[in-house]
Amino acid sequence: MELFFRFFYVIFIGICFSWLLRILLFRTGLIFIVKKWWANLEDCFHVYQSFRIPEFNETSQHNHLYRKVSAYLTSLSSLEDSDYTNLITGNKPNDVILRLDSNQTVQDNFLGAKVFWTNEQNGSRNFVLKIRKADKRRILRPYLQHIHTLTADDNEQRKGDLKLFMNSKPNNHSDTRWKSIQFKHPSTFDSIAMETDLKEKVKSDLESFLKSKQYYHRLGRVWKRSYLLYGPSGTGKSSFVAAMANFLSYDVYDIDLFKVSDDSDLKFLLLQTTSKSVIVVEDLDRFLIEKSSALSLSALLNFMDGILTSCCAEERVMVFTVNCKEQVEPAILRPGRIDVHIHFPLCDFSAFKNLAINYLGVKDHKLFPQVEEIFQTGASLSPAEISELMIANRNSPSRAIKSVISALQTDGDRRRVSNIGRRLSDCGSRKSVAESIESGGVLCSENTQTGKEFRKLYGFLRMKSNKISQSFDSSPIRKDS
Ligand SMILES: Nc1ncnc2c1ncn2[C@@H]1O[C@H](COP(=O)(O)OP(=O)(O)OP(=O)(O)O)[C@@H](O)[C@H]1O
Ligand SMILES: [Mg+2]
Repeated sequence: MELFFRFFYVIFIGICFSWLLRILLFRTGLIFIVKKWWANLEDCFHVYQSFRIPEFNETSQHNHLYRKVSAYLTSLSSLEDSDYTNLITGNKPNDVILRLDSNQTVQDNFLGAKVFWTNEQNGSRNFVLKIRKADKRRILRPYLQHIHTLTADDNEQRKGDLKLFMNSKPNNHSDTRWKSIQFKHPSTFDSIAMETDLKEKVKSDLESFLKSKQYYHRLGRVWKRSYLLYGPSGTGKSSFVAAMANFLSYDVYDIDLFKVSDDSDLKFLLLQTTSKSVIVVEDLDRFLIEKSSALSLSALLNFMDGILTSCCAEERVMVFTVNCKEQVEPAILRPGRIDVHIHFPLCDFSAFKNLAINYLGVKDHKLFPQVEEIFQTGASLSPAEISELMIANRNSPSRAIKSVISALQTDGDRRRVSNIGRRLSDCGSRKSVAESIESGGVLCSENTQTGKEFRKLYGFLRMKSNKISQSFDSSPIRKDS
């Protein structure tokens, strides 16, 4: 009997002990500590080989594999088990993305083999892949292929993941000159009020550019296309650049030339751009006039020609915006350097109607004839000014149109007197679309409605603008060319 009780007593103690052990292991971190020890012990019996994937290659260009690995690691479920992980919002409102923190390691399994990735950040950024030597021959190539396939440069995938890069001032402590943020500009070709013809021509030009790799190479030309967007302030140039990037699903590199220290710095920046990108130089005319950096015109021309080509100008679209085309050195605008010129005029009646559809949802209105009449007198405002009035009065289309009418009557008149020079010296003249897109083609033609008195003034202002360009010609930029 006593033996029987002893037996039950031992079983009871055993159950209690294992229950306590279970609680101890699972409710505390002990189980993880044991697992870690076991893994470390296992590691002692294996030889590993490491592969470093740096963000930039030896010529300071982006290493595409780095970007792919970064995207691949984000998709790993084992990331949740890493000791330290960053949580970042994704493209959709409720998306949360996990990102491996610096100097942390995550494990992955491929074809029955364990591999380890470390996000190494000591001044430069690298991913380090650790594979057992015994598995290396069997899995390394298929594993890298697997990463390539999963992160294929598919347009749809890029769309949600576009980046806007901005250059910073040179800094000895960092080899990255571009700071990036997610590019989420909502602008599309549909949202921009512009003659339909012109819009379609630009779209088909971009589409044919995308398909022309072989064609360009056969001609011995760099596969790039350059656009000049010119017109007064607030006419949609920057919005158009964003629409182009969204249309192409390309990243945007917005170069601030004022932050470029010298010629080699510009080369370095170009080297660090990736293919499938739109490289934008905004307000080039302002830079050429103020020119406060040591950047020479020849460096700028080389940059536009893509002289560093094959490696860093392929599959790029370059866009330059200016308010006043006439203040830009003709060498910059010559065909080949700039392939397509697109004029952004102040609003005319048809652009106004476009804006009314987009901003007010109104296709026709009893006040339209009155608006048309005022436009015919030569009054005009920029699309930015008109769109602001429409946004402010979006609940009442009649009120919005009336406010546009009164702005056209008052502000427009005032501007016509004070700014007429700027507009007529091609810094804002109203033009309509004409010709086709050809190399070096200008996507507009002169509006024949221009009045006699305007022409008189134009002659006067041409004299004035010649004076401006003379003083520009004698600037130091010229010497460098
Ligand atoms: N053609 C247009 N169609 C629709 N909206 C426009 C148009 N032009 C300008 N806008 C609106 O006006 C605002 C300013 O436009 P944007 O910045 O693109 O002008 P910009 O030509 O780049 O001016 P700036 O020369 O001063 O840089 C934007 O919010 C844009 O939505
Ligand atoms: Mg702009």
